Parts: sequence; structure tokens; C-alpha cells
Amino acid sequence: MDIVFIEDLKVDTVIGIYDWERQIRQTISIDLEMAHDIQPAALEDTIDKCLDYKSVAKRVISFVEESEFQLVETLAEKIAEIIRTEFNVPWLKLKLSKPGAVRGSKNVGVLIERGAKG
Ligand SMILES: Nc1nc2c(c(=O)[nH]1)N=C([C@H](O)[C@@H](O)CO)CN2
Repeated sequence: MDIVFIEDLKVDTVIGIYDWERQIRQTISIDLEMAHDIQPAALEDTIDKCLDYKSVAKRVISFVEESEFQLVETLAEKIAEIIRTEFNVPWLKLKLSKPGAVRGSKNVGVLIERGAKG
């Protein structure tokens, strides 16, 4: 199966377990790999057969901007579920990074895989 990907999608949101984190918006970053057969789109050279990464990104941005979860785990699971159901993606890998959350580290977060490549 081929992959359509989105790298380093930055979105501002309310996320975190501490009181001070509930008062501010923080920037998270999302890397996405989504299984999709690209040959039909390539053969016809039409967006109609594509897994449209712009549509996926817009949906993810809109959801994350509105969300107010405590854990990166919860946010990652919700995003994965939306992409799999609304865009008919059989398998995805999603990395959700919360840069600067731990002093001395560049990034922390979660990396999940959901579904089967088929
Ligand atoms: N596995 C996780 N650990 C931690 C999380 C999290 O969402 N998942 N969150 C925090 C705090 O919100 C932290 O990001 C603030 O610096 C701590 N550990």
C-alpha cells in the first residue's frame, strides 16, 4: 500500500494536565502517514481519486483548534479515529509532538499506529 503523508502540521490548542496549561494555548505538531493506493489518481491525474492531504489537514486543524484535552494520548486517538472514519483510511501512523513540554528535550509525545494496511 502507498502512503500519503503530512509532516509537522502545527496547531495551537488547549492541552495539558496542569492548571496553568488550561489557561493558555500551546502549539503541537502532527506527523501523519496514511495508507492509500495512489495509482488510480495517478492514472487519471485527477484529485477526485486522491486522498486529499489538504482536506485531511483542514479537518485535523479545525478539530484540534476546538479541542481541550488533558492528554496527548486522547488527542492522538481522536484524530486517528476521525481520519479513519471520515476519509476511509485503513491504516495510519500518527505522531503527536508537544515541543518544549519537558525542559531539556526537543520533543515529547506519542506515536500510534491504527488499522491494517490491507
Ligand atoms: N504520557 C503523557 N505524559 C504526560 C502528559 C501527557 O499528555 N501524556 N502531559 C503532561 C503535561 O501536560 C506536560 O505536557 C506539561 O509539561 C505530563 N506528562
